[in-house]
Amino acid sequence: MLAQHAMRQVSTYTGFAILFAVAAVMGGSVIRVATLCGGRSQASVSFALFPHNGALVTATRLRTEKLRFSSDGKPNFVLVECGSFSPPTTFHLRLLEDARDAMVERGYHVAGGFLSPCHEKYGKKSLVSMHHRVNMVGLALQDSSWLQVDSWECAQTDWIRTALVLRDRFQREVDRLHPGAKAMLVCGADLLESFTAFHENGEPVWSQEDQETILGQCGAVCMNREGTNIGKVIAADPLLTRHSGNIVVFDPSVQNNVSSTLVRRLLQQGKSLKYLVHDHVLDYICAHDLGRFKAWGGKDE
Ligand SMILES: Nc1ncnc2c1ncn2[C@@H]1O[C@H](COP(=O)(O)OP(=O)(O)OP(=O)(O)O)[C@@H](O)[C@H]1O
Ligand SMILES: NC(=O)c1ccc[n+]([C@@H]2O[C@H](COP(=O)(O)O)[C@@H](O)[C@H]2O)c1
Repeated sequence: MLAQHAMRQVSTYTGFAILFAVAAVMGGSVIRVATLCGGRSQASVSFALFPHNGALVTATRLRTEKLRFSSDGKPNFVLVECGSFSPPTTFHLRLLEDARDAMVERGYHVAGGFLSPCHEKYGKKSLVSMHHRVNMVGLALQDSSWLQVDSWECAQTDWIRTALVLRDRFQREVDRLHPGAKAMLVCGADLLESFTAFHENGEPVWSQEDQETILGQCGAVCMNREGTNIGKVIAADPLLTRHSGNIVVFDPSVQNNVSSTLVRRLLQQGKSLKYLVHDHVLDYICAHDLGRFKAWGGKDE
């Protein structure tokens, strides 16, 4: 009885699948469907956890298994998001998905993307140990067909300025893999706005030379963010204006203000983090009890 029922179910589903395929071809929507589902079609790539910070020094080569360069004449780009990722939120991932769509819309090919957690010597109070941040990003990206974590920054002995991360890590590796392709910075408007900011001691947050490297040699793809009028910021700054041709500004596909700060606060309040971070990240946070660390508002060093 059950077997017969199951057979009927299977043939009903098969019938639906055939009908759907025929309708899709007739409507010319097969390509659209394939594009929309492109992010889910690849089997997950396993990520080996780093047991401690010391283990990060072994990770030196750029992982290439998800990179797909195009040879059809479109300019190739590899997107790089530099950040604290303490922890990585779903919005850090959305930022890259939207950035890729913005690039594709403008006729470019995106060969792949990387999230590069910064070194703990960057000094931001909210940074948990590097292996935890690299592990969380790696776990969150296992089911992405095109995004990977890169642990090079964390494998250095000190914090590395973003311009050098782009030039000496990503552009150098990309040159080796596919000459002519470019590494491009992905960021929120607040980060691009900070190009024009100064520390309390009067030092610029970003040197002119670094801004030239990032915008002149690589370029930036930047998401508008509430609280920053990035068009105005670019227009008011001669260096940004000069390189505006290398800055792609786009609107978020969904209004969203999820930040790592919010996630850390909710964790301390004992509230739910579900859907703000990837499920694997949530499991990792719980398994390692990351809320106990001072960096995240707890008591442990
Ligand atoms: N809601 C958002 N809209 C646009 N960009 C964002 C958003 N959240 C993060 N970003 C961008 O993500 C990148 C990585 O930032 P970072 O990890 O330092 O994120 P954060 O969530 O703002 O961290 P924190 O809350 O700890 O300060 C930056 O370029 C930042 O501008
Ligand atoms: N001069 C620089 O290269 C510079 C300055 C500020 C932030 N950053 C980078 O920007 C990213 C985000 O930093 P914040 O979380 O402080 O905005 C980090 O990866 C950090 O290393 C680089």
